[in-house]
Amino acid sequence: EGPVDNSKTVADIPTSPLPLKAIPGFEWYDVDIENDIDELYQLLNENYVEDQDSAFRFDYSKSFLQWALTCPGYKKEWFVGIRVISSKKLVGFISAIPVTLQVRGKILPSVDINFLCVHKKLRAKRLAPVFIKEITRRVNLCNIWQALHTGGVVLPSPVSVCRYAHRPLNWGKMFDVGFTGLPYNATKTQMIAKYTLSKTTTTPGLRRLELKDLDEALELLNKYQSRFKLIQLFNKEEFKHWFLTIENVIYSYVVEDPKTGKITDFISFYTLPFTILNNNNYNSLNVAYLFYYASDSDFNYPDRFDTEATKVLKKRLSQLVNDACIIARSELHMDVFNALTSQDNSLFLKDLKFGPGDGLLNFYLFNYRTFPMNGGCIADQNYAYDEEHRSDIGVVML
Ligand SMILES: Cc1c(C(=O)c2nccn2C)oc2cccc(OCCCNCc3cccnc3)c12
Repeated sequence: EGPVDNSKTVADIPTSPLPLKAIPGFEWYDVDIENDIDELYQLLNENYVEDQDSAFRFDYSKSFLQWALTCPGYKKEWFVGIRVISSKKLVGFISAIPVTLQVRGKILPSVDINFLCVHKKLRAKRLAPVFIKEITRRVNLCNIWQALHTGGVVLPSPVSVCRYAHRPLNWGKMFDVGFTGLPYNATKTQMIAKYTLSKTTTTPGLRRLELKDLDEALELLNKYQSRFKLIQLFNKEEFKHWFLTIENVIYSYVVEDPKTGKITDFISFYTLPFTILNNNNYNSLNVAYLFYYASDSDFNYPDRFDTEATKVLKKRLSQLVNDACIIARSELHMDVFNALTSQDNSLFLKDLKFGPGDGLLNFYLFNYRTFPMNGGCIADQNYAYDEEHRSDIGVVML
């Protein structure tokens, strides 16, 4: 395990951008997240990732993009665009943000690469490799040599593969927009009844994360995360940025034990709608994605796979995530709650009625060779949830 290429230093890295000779009439352009947010929003809204049937396209909002990109330590030169020289129209983008990863205990200053997007009219001009080379150059110039990326696309040797899972909150709308079908042995009424949730949460002491909770919640998260082999380490500033609630972007909750006043659990989810591309009744699907969570319920057991430890964690996480689904549905009017088979999710996905999706998310670590890690699903059992081994992946990407 370790870096693939450890030979380079900053002095070896070119100080000027690669020439765009492949496409005359275009220039590199550092996207200014403050002033160019409308253009960046429009580029992604019209040209970013769609599902394989081109029925849905991600609709990252402006406030989501500002949250996702301007984290503590972000660098303007890591927001790389390509635009038309004459019209100044933005036609491509890629981003890097600084993260501190820990891979099987080894601390790795890295970046998350995200939002690689080339305008539909410039596809097949081989711009993706040009963007990846350029962002790599700019990151290497800052003496960072590893990167984390996730995506549906298959590249050489993923660290791990996780499966998509979906918990319908508004089954009727998901059926109407064609995201889910009607099983042969059920009626629409039965399906709607199956996914109906109570209006109120059940965990005593569950409330929004507040400024006063930051130290305690961060300590709980870092302790819980230490069980995974691939994690992101958060300092207090980063924790505050990533988890303090921003309406229509990120929502975080803590469980304050009514008796002791201690924070015993933490859970967060982000909201990221899909544009529905070909439906007469709806133009947006409201989606909540499970983000980071933590629970101290199995801290007293030395082995997390101990039967008793597994039982108490399964019970606590099931209640916590079910409460998140209740909030997402009744307070935020989300249509579906998405999760991966990462973290300890395979403990609750089945019981909470998260159906397996037909998407897989590959995790890639660039310039770092590591043994493959459990992704919480069993590849040769059609990626069924792996309740026994769960996953080694503690990092959650947007
Ligand atoms: C995407 C996504 C979807 C869907 O495609 C989807 N849900 C409802 C309707 N649809 C079509 O379902 C998921 C379940 C868990 C995690 C997920 O994504 C995890 C984070 C994904 N990062 C964004 C990304 C970027 C590029 C390629 N793939 C994913 C997803």
